[in-house]
Amino acid sequence: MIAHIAPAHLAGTVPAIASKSVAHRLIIAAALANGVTDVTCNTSCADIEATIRCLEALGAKVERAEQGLRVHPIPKSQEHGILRALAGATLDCGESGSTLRFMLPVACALGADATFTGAGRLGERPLSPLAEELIAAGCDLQGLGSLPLTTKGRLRAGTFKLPGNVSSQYISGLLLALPILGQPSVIEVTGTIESKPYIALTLQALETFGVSVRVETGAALDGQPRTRYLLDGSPYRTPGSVSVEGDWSNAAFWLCAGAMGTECITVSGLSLSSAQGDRNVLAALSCFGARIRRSTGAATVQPGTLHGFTLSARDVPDLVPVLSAVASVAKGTTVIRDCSRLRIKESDRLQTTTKELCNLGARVRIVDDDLVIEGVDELSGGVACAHNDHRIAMMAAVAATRSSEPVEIHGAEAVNKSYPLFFEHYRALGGSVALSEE
Ligand SMILES: O=C(O)C1=C[C@@H](OP(=O)(O)O)[C@@H](O)[C@H](O)C1
Ligand SMILES: C=C(OP(=O)(O)O)C(=O)O
Repeated sequence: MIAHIAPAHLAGTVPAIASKSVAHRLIIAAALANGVTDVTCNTSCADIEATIRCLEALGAKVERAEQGLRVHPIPKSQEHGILRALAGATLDCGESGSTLRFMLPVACALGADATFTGAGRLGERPLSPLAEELIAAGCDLQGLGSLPLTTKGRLRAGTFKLPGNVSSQYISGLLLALPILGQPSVIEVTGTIESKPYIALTLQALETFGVSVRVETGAALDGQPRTRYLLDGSPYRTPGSVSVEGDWSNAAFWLCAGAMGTECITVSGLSLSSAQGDRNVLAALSCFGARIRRSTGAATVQPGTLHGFTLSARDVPDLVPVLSAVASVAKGTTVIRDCSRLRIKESDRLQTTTKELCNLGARVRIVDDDLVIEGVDELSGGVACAHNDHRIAMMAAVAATRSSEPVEIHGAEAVNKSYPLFFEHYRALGGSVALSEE
C-alpha cells in the first residue's frame, strides 16, 4: 500500500491506543493463571493478535468481549495439577519479536512440544544466548538461526545467566515463564541492562498476577554491574480483571508531530505515571524546546523553537525513528547515542531511519552506534520506503508534516504491526492521506 501525504501541520486530540507491550504481558499472564481474567484492551494490532494466537495454540481460550478480551487459561492436567499445553502446537509469531521471545520460554516451561513460525525479518532476529540457556536447562531446540524452530522437553528451574545488552525481551520472557515451574529460580543479568523500563513493565504485570520478584543489584567479581531477579516459585493468580493502559511508544508519533507543527497536539488516555520508558518522549521534546502540558490522563505538546541536543537511546529504542524526524528540523546538531540494538528490530533501524529521512531531505548520518542529525529548516518531501517496519512508515508520515512537497510512503501497511488506526488518526488531526495499492 502507498500512503500519499500532502504536507500539512497536524493539530487536535487523539485517543491513545492500547499499549502493545503491556497487552502482551497481561494476556500471557492471564493465560497462565488459575482462572478467567477479563482484559480491558480498547484496540488490537497484528503483534497483539500474534500473542493471542500462540496462547490459543497452547490451549488457552480468548473470547472477544466488548471492552477487550476474556482469557480462559491453559487447562491444568487433572493428574499432576500443572498446566498442560496442547501437544504438537504451531505458534505463529507473525513479525512480533516480543511474542517469539516471550512465548519460547513459556512453551519450554510448559514442556510443550511446539513449532514456532514467523514472517518478515523475525527469523533473523537473535535468540542467542536465551536459547542456549533454555537448552542448558533441559529443552531441545532445533532450527535455531531461522524459523521454523521446534522445542521439546520441559525447562528445569534454576539459575539463568544473560547479558543485559542484547534484548531485554530475553529477561522478560524468562520472567514470564519461570512462575509456571512452581519452584524458585534466579535470572542473573550481567552488564548494564538496556531497555530496562520494559523489564519494569514485566515485573508490574507479574505483580498484578500475584507473582513477586525480588531484585538485587550489585557488581560481579569483575566489577561489571550485576542484577539478580529472584522468583520464589509462586504461581500466577488472576486478579479477575485487568486493564491495558495507553501506548506511549505510539502516542510519541503525535506528540513529536505537535513539536514540529504550529498548534498543540494532545493524546488522551495515557498514564502520566506509567512504567513505559517511552513516556520519556515528553522529556526529550522538552529538551528540543517544545512546550509540554500534562493534565489528568493526557499529554499535550505545543511547538517551540526546536534545537538539537544529545540523548541516549539505551532505554527508549523505539523512540529513535520519530525523534530523528524531530531532530531533522531542529536547529543545530542532535546526537542520539547507544543505538546498536536498533540494528536488530523489524528493519535495521539505524540504516532505515537514516536512509528514509535523507530521502525526504534530512541530513542524518551514522557514526559508529550513534545517529548524528544536522537540522534543516524544512524537509523536501519525496518517496520513502517503510522497509516492512511500522515505526519507519510512521516516522515518514510525521516527517511529511514539515515537508515542502508531498511524501509517498511505500509499504505503508507496515503500520498494522502496532497501529492499524494510524492513518485514521492522522486524518483526525487534520492530515491529508490518500491510500492506494502498490
Ligand atoms: O519488551 C518489550 O515489549 C519490548 C522491548 C524492546 O526491545 P529490546 O529489549 O530488544 O530493546 C522494544 O524495542 C520492543 O519494541 C518492545
Ligand atoms: C521492535 C518492536 O517490537 P518487537 O520487538 O516486539 O517486534 C517495535 O514494536 O518497535
